[in-house]
Amino acid sequence: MQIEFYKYQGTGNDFVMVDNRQGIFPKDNIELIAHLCDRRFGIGGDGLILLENDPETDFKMVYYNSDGNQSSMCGNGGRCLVAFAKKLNVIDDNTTFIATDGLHHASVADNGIVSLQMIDVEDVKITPEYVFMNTGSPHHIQLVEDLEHYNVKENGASIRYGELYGKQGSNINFVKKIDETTFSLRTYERGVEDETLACGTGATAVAIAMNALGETKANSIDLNVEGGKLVVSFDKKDGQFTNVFLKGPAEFVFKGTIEI
Ligand SMILES: N[C@@H](CCC[C@H](N)C(=O)O)C(=O)O
Repeated sequence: MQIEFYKYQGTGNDFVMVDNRQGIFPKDNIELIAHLCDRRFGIGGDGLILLENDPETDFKMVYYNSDGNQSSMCGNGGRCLVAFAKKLNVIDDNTTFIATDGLHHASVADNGIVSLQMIDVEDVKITPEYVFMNTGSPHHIQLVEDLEHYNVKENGASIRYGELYGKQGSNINFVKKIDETTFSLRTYERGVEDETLACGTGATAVAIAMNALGETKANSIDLNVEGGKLVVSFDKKDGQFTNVFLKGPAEFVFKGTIEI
C-alpha cells in the first residue's frame, strides 16, 4: 500500500502530515508511525499528524509523537496542520478545528505566519525550583544559567523520568531571560525523548510561566527557540490566562509517497 505524505516544519519542529479524510491510514500501527518518523529508515519527523474529517469543525487533528504513540496537543504541529489544511483547500485563511484538548481557532497571514489559539490556562504550579502547567500538553519550566551549553537531553530526561512526573512524564523546558519581553528556551520533548528545535506548547508554557513568576509584565512575549522565533500573547485576569495565541512560521518542506 502506498501512502502520500507531506512534510512540514514550524521553527524546526518537523512533522509528517497525512490527509486521512478517507480513513485509510492504519492508525493503531505504532511501529509503522515510529518508522515513518525515523530520520534514517523513514521520512523523519518529531511527530506524525493526521488530518481527518470532523462533523462540527473544519477538520480534526490526530497527533502522534515520533515514538509512534498518540499524544496530547502539539502547538507547532497544530500550526503546521493549519498550513497543510490551507494547501489542501480544506480551509481558506481562518479556521476552527478540533484536537485532543478541544476546539482551536487559527488564522494564516499573507506571509504564511500561522496564529493558533491555545487552551486557557488556570492552574500554574509555582515552586522555588520550577513551574508546571498544562498548555494542551504537560510542561515543566525551569530557569537555568548558561542555556547555550546546558545539557538539555541529559537533564531533561532525568526530570522527565524522575519522581515528579511518574509514568505520564512531562515535557521539560529550560529558559533564560534575554530582556523584559524576550526569553530563550530549549525543550526536551516527551515521546521524542530528545531535545527538539522548538516546541509550541512549551513556548506557550514558558511565556505564561515567566509572566506568572514576575520575570516579565508583558502579555506578548518573544521566544527564541533553537529553530527560530515564536510569539505568545495572552490576557491575564485573577491568575487565569485566556485568549492565548501561539504565532510563528509553518512551512511546507516536501511531499512524497512511501510504500508500507
Ligand atoms: N512539539 C509539540 C509538543 C508535542 C507533544 C509532546 N511531545 C507530548 O507528548 O507532550 C508542540 O509543539 O507543542
